[in-house]
Amino acid sequence: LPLPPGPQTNWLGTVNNLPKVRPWLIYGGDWRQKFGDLVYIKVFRNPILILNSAQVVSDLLEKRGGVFSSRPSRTMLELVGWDWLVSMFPYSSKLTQHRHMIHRHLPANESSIKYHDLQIQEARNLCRLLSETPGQFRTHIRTASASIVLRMSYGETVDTAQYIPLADQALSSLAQAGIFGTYLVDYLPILKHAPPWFSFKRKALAWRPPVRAMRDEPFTAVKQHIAQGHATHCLVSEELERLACDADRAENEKVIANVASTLFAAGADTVVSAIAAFFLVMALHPEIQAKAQQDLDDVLGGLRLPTFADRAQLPFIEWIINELLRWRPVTPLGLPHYTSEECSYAGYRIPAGTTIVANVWAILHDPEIYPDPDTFNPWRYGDQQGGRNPFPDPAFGFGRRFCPGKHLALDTLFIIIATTLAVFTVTDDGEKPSTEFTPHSLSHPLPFGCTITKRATAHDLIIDEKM
Ligand code: HEM
Repeated sequence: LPLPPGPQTNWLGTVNNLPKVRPWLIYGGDWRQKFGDLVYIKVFRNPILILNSAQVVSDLLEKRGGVFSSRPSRTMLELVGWDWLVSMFPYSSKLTQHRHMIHRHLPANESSIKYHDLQIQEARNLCRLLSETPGQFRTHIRTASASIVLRMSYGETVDTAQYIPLADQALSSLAQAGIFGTYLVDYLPILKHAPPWFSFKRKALAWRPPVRAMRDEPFTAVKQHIAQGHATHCLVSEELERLACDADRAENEKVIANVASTLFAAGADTVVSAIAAFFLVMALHPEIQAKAQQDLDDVLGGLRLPTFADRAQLPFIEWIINELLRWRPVTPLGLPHYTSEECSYAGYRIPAGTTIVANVWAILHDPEIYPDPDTFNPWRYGDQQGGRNPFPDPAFGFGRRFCPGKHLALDTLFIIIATTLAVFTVTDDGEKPSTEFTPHSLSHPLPFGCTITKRATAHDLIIDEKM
């Protein structure tokens, strides 16, 4: 069988004019028109298959999960020490073991009620910070989403103000070394045995300490607190208790440390992007904000702050969240999958060892499914006839690698957005901010300013209200 169609490869084994900036637009635009929903390319001889429609993604990543659920190996990231990151694991029993642990704390199909109090506290704390220093809203958003995942994993052991800079330092190496193609060693893994004075090796060694510390320091701190008898309940303490008389204790402790730190790496910055997008959209669309605030006032009477019990009566807030995730997906190309064996589809051969890139952006901007896709329109979810405007699930990935943090993320977004809009109004700074997002694999709104003013109905009493 032939390989799927795609642009020509040059003598380096790479396609000519490989789009570097926001490639999802070219993949889902020009290339989709020319080659269709399956586009096969090579980058330094590495086969990559781009999937441009919901149908092929469902046929391959969902229905053939046994073949399409691995991850490409990233030698540079391994050298830097990111081998503990669960989202990088190939499909294996090790992955299953880690995902089982994650699902014990984050059930796959429902919201985790046990974190609701924590999420409410952090949403209210965010409002307190916003009322003190509204200009620093981006820092405050980061503190709120980081605190939720950190407290979930490590209880009250970790000082967010200390941990965030350490994690930022570590995660910057993930962003830099994570771009496939930056380091030759990704194409020629044999180079990992090169002597330490090679420039990529020196870089990897320099990056290593914060990457290790990000995983090990908070985990060790919880263990010490347990030994001293003053640990607070959290994922790590609960899992350590389960291990009490386990023969493979050392190995299993590693699994706990890996899971806890992966939840921070995967669950903080992603939520930051969606919350920053929320502030941007409020500054751009006063009519959407006014409708959401009217709904909140109808339910809360301007007398109290929202809780999760109010959620069923606030469908418009849910629609805003859906639209945030669809309009500017946090990861426009998801995370790459990888085929573990050869297979065929639609008359084409897909070789074993092909990196699979699902074009989440194209799927969520398909005008057949989401009419007028570039317009931010929460009302679209009120019209779901003929299969149009479904919940934008592709924003959370596919098949056996589907994001296990989906419900935690949706809960955090709900309570932060509802609480913020009950207390504040967001307006532009006199000039409409840009709707452009960064061109990275984890995309954020470009820096923008906005004015955050306390609403007349929200006096200090309300913000300081205890739960
Ligand atoms: C708006 C917020 C979020 C978005 C848009 C998002 C999106 C994604 C996407 C696209 C993937 C890759 C799925 C695939 O390979 O097909 C993923 C994986 C993952 N996410 Fe999320 N995520 C979010 C929040 C979270 C949160 C809050 C957590 C946990 C605290 C989390 C934990 C994970 C983990 C552990 C993986 C790796 C799964 C694996 O490789 O098997 N995510 N997420």
